[in-house]
Amino acid sequence: MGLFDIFRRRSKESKEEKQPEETVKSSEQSEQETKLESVTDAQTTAADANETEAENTATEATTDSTSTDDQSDVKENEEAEKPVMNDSEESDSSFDSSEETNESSTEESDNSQATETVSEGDNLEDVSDDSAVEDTREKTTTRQDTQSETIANTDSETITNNLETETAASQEDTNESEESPVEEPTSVDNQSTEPDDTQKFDDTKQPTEDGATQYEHGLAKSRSTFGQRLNALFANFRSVDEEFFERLEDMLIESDVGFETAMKLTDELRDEVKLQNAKKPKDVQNVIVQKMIELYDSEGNGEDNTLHLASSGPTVLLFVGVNGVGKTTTIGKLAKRFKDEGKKVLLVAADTFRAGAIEQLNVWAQRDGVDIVKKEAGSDPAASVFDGVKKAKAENYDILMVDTAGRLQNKVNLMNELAKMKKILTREIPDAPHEVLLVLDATTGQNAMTQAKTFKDTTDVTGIVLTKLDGTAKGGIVLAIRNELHLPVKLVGLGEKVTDLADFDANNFIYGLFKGLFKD
Ligand SMILES: Nc1nc2c(ncn2[C@@H]2O[C@H](COP(=O)(O)OP(=O)(O)OP(=O)(O)O)[C@@H](O)[C@H]2O)c(=O)[nH]1
Repeated sequence: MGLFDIFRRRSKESKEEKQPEETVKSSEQSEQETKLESVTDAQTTAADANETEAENTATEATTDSTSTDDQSDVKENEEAEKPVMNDSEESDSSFDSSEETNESSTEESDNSQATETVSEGDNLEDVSDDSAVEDTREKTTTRQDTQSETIANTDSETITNNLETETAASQEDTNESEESPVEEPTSVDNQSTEPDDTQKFDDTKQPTEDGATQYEHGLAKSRSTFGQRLNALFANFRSVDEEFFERLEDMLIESDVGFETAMKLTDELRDEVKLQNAKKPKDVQNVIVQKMIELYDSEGNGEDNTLHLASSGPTVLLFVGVNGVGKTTTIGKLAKRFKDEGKKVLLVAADTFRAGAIEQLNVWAQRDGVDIVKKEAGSDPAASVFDGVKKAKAENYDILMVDTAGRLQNKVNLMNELAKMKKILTREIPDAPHEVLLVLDATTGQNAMTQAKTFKDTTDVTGIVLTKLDGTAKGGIVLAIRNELHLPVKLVGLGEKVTDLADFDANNFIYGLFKGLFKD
């Protein structure tokens, strides 16, 4: 049975079972129906403009929210459900607006925070628009060349040389340099004690939704926007002509399915509409929904969306991604899930570039009641990883999750840093890390795609965590990730609460995205 058949069966079942409730719940659908009848050309144009504006504002707000105090105001009401590190975000933003120079990067192996000096513009994390990304990438490329040269000429203590010139003969030296951090003061907090009451989750507020309902809620914004756009489209066009398909193509691109997918889908729809001789808006709409579902189905064929866990010993999950995308929150949510499954969980705060990041992970560890390995800000992240993996092995942890820094100051540094962490992990646990999960913020659309390409070039990403799907109208980004990146989406963030993280499930995703849009 294909995804489309499953979708139809589910839609029917849900209608039959929950008829009264559905009537109340799907106000958005009736709103869409009303729009279908009443939207005039002018209204549609205005609605589109408002919508775009609202989306832009939302995207901007999301981008800004990770580094401004406004975030704390917006989220005050959610204190009981998730940790918010307002104080630290402030310090983060001031730090992130600056960058390390090439000189400082070559001195990283000294683990000396004090050697870092700053200059503008060579990281991607503060990028909030495509042009900025392009600009930054250009700079990054230039810097990368310079960086490679500089690093190549630096003494044997540099990270690059450690990684590239390491031979069996120098293994001992390298071990020494990597193990030396152990002597640094390390705080390994066993959080067996209960965290204070103010930091406890309010479990009564956690939803008891099954997977489908969770997706249905999380994707409400994407669904309703797509539905509204479809309705507006049908209100504007009395006949299904070439202009209709062009507008449909624009609409799909606006939904972030990716340019190629939008073209492909529209081409297929042209043929299908002819084939089925669909003329009435209702029939055409069904063909559109059906085609989209089929596309999700076929693109996902053979995709391994599962999280790979070690068959024995600790499973190591490494989280990468730029600042503010939701790495720490995802780790916090996942830690709770693993803990509830009876697993022994250890977190490693390897984002040592800012104190706020360490503290934020610490708060999650306390709330989840799991352990954490953390060092002071500015220390070598690899040292925290080393302590973490040693501890995980020695004390039989099931899961080790590593929160890395989101700084993408330049590819060489990032690559070296991640490579160093991976080498330390592999030395202790040969098949670690079991997953390198790239966290992407769905609300940033094409920026997320750009970041993904950079990370993919830099390290062996094994899967994507797509966060903040609840905050975007562009759920189509899942298709773009599949088509353009060929990476499986493994987890999705559907809200800010601890339970708002789901394994990616194509059935549930499609149901959440298109429910109510198929007309009987
Ligand atoms: N609505 C929504 N918000 C989310 C989701 N995941 C994370 N967030 C929010 O996104 C913001 C940033 O999340 P963080 O976990 O701090 O992001 P990060 O990647 O660790 O950022 P740094 O620590 O700065 O590197 C926080 O306010 C989170 O509550 C999600 O799935 N939905």
